[in-house]
Amino acid sequence: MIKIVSISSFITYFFSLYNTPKITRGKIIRKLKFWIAMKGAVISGFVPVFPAAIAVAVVAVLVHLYFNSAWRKTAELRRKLREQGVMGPPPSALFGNLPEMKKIQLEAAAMASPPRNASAIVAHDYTSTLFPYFAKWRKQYGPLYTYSTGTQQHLYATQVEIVKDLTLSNNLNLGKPLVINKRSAPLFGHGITTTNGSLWVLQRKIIAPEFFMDRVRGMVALMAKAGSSLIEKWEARIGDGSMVEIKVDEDLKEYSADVIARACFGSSYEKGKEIFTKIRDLQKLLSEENTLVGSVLLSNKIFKSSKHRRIKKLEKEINSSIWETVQQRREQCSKTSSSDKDLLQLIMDAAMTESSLPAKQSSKNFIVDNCKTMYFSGHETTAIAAAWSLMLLALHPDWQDRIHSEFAHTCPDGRFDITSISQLKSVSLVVQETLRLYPPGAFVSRETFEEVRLGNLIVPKGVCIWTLIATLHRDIEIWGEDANEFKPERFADGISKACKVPQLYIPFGAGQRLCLGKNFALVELKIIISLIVSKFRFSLSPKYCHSPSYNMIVGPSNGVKIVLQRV
Ligand code: HEM
Repeated sequence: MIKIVSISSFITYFFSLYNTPKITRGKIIRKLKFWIAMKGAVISGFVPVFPAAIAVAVVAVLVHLYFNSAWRKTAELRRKLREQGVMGPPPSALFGNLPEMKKIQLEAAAMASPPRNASAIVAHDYTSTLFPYFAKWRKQYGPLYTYSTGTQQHLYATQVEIVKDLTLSNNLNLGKPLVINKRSAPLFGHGITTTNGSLWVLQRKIIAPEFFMDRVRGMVALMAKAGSSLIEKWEARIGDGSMVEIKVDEDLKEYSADVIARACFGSSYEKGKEIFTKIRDLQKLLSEENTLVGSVLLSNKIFKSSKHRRIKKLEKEINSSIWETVQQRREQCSKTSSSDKDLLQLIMDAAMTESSLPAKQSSKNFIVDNCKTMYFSGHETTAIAAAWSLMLLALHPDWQDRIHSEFAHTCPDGRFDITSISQLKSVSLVVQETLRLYPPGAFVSRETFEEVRLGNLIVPKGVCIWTLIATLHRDIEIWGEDANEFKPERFADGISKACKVPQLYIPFGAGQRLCLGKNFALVELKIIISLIVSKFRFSLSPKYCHSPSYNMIVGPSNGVKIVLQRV
């Protein structure tokens, strides 16, 4: 018993140093040695301590070796970056800048007060409250700096030349960071968003054609149908009354889930409800783990917490539900003609025929992981973008008027096709402006798997690069003095006229990893917003509390509440 207590208390003590900002390595080793000596003395007064002492010593040596090698690696990367003029906050011995990040985040949270009036809400840059350490270091070190999370070295990059090269690069040595892939593995497995190299190339080749504009064109009718169900639901809620308060978030998620389920899996939200709900629960659990950008909770790896067990259970349940859907499809497979194959069918066919699947990935994992990825990526971001759009429109009734009259003129019978959608300019401008001010995807992130040149910088192998989308989208140098205002008309003559560097408008990411569902999402957003504005007029509820939060995606933590009335 004493043995177990000794080891766990040693580890707990070791991790308690986590909260000590800028502690030196020497100091930590001295403290640990002292701790071991003290515990040994205390325990030896009561019981024979040999087994306990040996176990503690082994753990100490392992931890020391682990951090020693990580320290050497990150120190070397820092040196290479520093030699090229890239500076950054000085790291502490074991956990790099994590203690400082944690401290800055706690201070910012204590000081945060939600903006209340319309212009303050629009002007609120969520990076200052969600990632305050980035905002602080940006002021200190400029748009390019390096920081460490102990075992991993990072590069914060919002410098024009670096981002431009990121958006243009086709280099496969610039991939999705392994640290993110590991953390989000229960949600995405080895699906397209989290793989790199040849497996990613293969997945992109299979999935991309499903989202080409030609295919999306054929999905307009089902998107409009799903949108009409939402409108009917809201009309029923108003009933005979004149107005009603609605929290839009869940309904929008059902809408986008229904669209992706029908368009890609030949199913519906109702049928896939269990999967969607569990995916959302899993997303919530994963994002509760730690929000410090780039960090891995080592303590989680050691102590398999109850949360960890819940994550594993959910992952298993989602995987088997998806596999059941696949089996059902197999049974119908022979009846499906090649011309009406949906995404699920394309993924299944590829898994059965592709000889290039890596040996370690079974065809079952290939199918399940990619379906999971598409279920999540295909509905959560779009629903959140729609919620932010409604929030901004609620503050700007003049734009509701514009969208309303344009829709009445272009689609007098209330029906859509791809031609009429392309004529709906006002709603396009509003969507673009929403994605500028409130991009749901917070970052473009990459890791260098070999040395890579970006701008004038040679980024060594093993560095994670983080580009904050919202920071680029609100840069006064790029967008002008009115960068923090809601002005959809800035996009009237295209992105290149809206800002000085069009490559820095990246709500859908950049380069070869650009969002696969971009066309799909834009059409879906235009349809649902047009339908809502054509039927209702709305303002922000006095109960709305503006508080964006980061759950892998940046969304409104308290939801968007609007007061709705018929037009
Ligand atoms: C407004 C809605 C959406 C936003 C803001 C958004 C944003 C993003 C962002 C920022 C990325 C990362 C790109 C990068 O790393 O450079 C991404 C990737 C991705 N998105 Fe979206 N997305 C949206 C909707 C969708 C939809 C509807 C789908 C599918 C139907 C989808 C599927 C994907 C996939 C598969 C990837 C990974 C691409 C790859 O790594 O090759 N997204 N998205």
